[in-house]
Amino acid sequence: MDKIRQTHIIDAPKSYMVIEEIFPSNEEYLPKVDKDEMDLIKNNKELESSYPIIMKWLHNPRTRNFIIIRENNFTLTFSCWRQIMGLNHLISTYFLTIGFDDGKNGKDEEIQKLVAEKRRRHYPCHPRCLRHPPAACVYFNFAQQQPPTPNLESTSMAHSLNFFLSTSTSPEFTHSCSKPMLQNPHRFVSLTKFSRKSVVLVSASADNGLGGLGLSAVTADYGSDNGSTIEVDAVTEAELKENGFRSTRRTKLVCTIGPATCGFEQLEALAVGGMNVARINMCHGTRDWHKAVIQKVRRLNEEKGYAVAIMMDTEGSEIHMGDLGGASSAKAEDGEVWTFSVRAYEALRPERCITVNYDGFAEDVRVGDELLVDGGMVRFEVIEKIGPDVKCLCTDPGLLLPRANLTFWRDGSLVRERNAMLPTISSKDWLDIDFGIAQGVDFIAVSFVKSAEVINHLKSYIKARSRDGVIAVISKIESIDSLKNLEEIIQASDGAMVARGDLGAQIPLEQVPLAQQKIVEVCRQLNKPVIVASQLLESMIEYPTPTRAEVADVSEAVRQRADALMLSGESAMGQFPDKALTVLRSVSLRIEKWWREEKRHEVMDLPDIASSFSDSISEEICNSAAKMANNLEVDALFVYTKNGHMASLLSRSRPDCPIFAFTTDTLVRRRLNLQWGLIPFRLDFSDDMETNVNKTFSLLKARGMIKSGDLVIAVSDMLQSIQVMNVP
Ligand SMILES: Nc1ncnc2c1ncn2[C@@H]1O[C@H](COP(=O)(O)OP(=O)(O)O)[C@@H](O)[C@H]1O
Ligand SMILES: C=C(OP(=O)(O)O)C(=O)O
Repeated sequence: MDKIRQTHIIDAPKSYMVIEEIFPSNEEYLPKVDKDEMDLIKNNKELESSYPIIMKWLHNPRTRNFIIIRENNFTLTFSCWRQIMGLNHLISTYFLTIGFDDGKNGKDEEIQKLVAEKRRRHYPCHPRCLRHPPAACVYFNFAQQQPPTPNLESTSMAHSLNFFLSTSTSPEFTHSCSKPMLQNPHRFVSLTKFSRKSVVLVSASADNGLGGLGLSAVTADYGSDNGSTIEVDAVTEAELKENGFRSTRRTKLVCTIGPATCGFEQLEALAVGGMNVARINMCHGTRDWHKAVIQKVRRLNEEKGYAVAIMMDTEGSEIHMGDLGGASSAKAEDGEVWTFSVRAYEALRPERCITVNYDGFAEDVRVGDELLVDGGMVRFEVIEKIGPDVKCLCTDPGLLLPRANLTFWRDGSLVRERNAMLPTISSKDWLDIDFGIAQGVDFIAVSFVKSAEVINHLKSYIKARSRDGVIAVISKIESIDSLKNLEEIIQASDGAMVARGDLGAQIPLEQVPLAQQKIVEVCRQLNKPVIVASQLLESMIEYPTPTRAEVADVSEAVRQRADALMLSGESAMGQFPDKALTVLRSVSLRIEKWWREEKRHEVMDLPDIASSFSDSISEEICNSAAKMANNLEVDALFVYTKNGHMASLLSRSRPDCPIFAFTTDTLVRRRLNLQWGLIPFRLDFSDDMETNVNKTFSLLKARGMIKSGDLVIAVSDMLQSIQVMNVP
């Protein structure tokens, strides 16, 4: 398959610019620039008149690079790696910097110094560049009039990162932190006028020691499918075909599987309705029951092409009631006396008697304490203790559900005595975790996490035992302790759940929304997926339509841009699981659409989270790719990801367009299914991005999921590259 490459300049600014080119010492990479040409450029007032010369340089067959310059206040700084398409001898470290200079304040020299400093600081670290240190620096000054002047910090930042893309709107424009330009949407605006017809490839690399960003124009004959396949679920495929990229839902949906939904057809109905993750709660049912559900979900995935992930939720050390002898609920009336007992009843339990799973219960409570079922759905007052039995008077009547959560309160405060010392992961939980590992579940959600320590411990346990060590650990934030240690817990985990049910039993209800907001924010900042759970559509357990307040609650979670929403009883034992899922789906779609139509942009500052230079480059690439996607109004972001990291970084930026995440690994595909905006595909691909992109285009086109003219940006974690292109 022969690729035709062209190099061209897309747009002509009326601009006065400094173009700075630095080449490796290897002469063969230097375009031939003679003095006359240089003089001609320097003397030209309008950059357009210099284009023929720039074009000539860029037509150097070894260069094939491409400059986009827009508006007279647009600064674009980047490094072009000549071999951007996957060849590993990336010694062609030609890079090009375009910056501004007002031509009169003597910045030239200072910039030259910074360039030299950069070389000194960065190139020696690059094994390949050690062999080919850049030696030549050609500096052209187009600036003779009054363009904006970037300060030297920004220039220096650009140089040190090899990655810099901005528009400057103000002559006073100053920067002191490391990468402000990419974070300010206003400075990026002029890129939105970027021609949609153009095809631009941008690539950067850090793993190979060549951190940088290059732009190159390519028109390509993408050829035909090489015979391999792409796996995506039928629902996404149909959505893409019928409604296009914009219609895909970004917020993911988790359904708790229970008696109402454990059959194959019921599970399939949920998958068709948009279930991304099936949650099994080890608090209920037997391991055999859960195993059967897991097997059905796996079958569904295999036979129907879904990527429904399995989340196993541990019971944890919460204090809860036992089941109700098979009854689905029991009504406690005002003034009735009920017995809460730690006895294990062999035979029939007496009437109005509830078992409690915590042995220390009768010792911990005192007469006068208040006993809350499910955070206050039903209230009792402790009136008498008789050995293992605690007699309680019902003060707030309501429905008792099997295994409902119990908390006890004294003088208005939650009692946290021996009950607070219970281990986060009980011995039963460890057995369940072994079961989960053996079954190859995708996520383990840990109940009542108190500290990061337990998560670290669990993660090493999983790593040592699971075949591929990739079960993601989700911390349920549902206690005062978990709120206290929120950041360290989330940092240690692979994601979090705002478990509002139990959380609302530990903190005043009016604080739950704020806690939710905070947890969602922290997760986003630390790049961990977050699930908002419990009582989203509680009334739909019994009724076919939600309350207005429930719809508003769902909307709020979508507006907060949580990764996922979760159904509990609504799907586990409710009468309308499919309808509840439909409500989540349609509210999510509507709010997401509103967000885009209103052109709302995040105000959230996303802090640097990378722990290495290579990770920083990935982060920069993803942040910029997402911004570019918004500004260029592209149709989709494509990410080629082996372990999912770059896909999640893109998701973290919550771009306007959907993110197609291509991965070779089925497990990664399922795991990505929990994250906001990601549409995970399984696809075999190589390290050669050009081949990957071509292959994806032809496969997706053949399936009718994309069409000629769609504009996409592709990034990759193998080469840490970005490409912007129209589907041919
Ligand atoms: N595997 C199961 N078997 C029976 N009932 C279940 C199962 N999973 C969930 N349920 C029912 O659905 C309700 C809501 O599920 P969930 O939110 O996971 O539980 P809980 O809030 O009780 O911890 C449960 O209280 C229980 O009645
Ligand atoms: C999701 C929750 O946990 P569980 O269903 O295990 O009580 C919750 O408490 O909100």
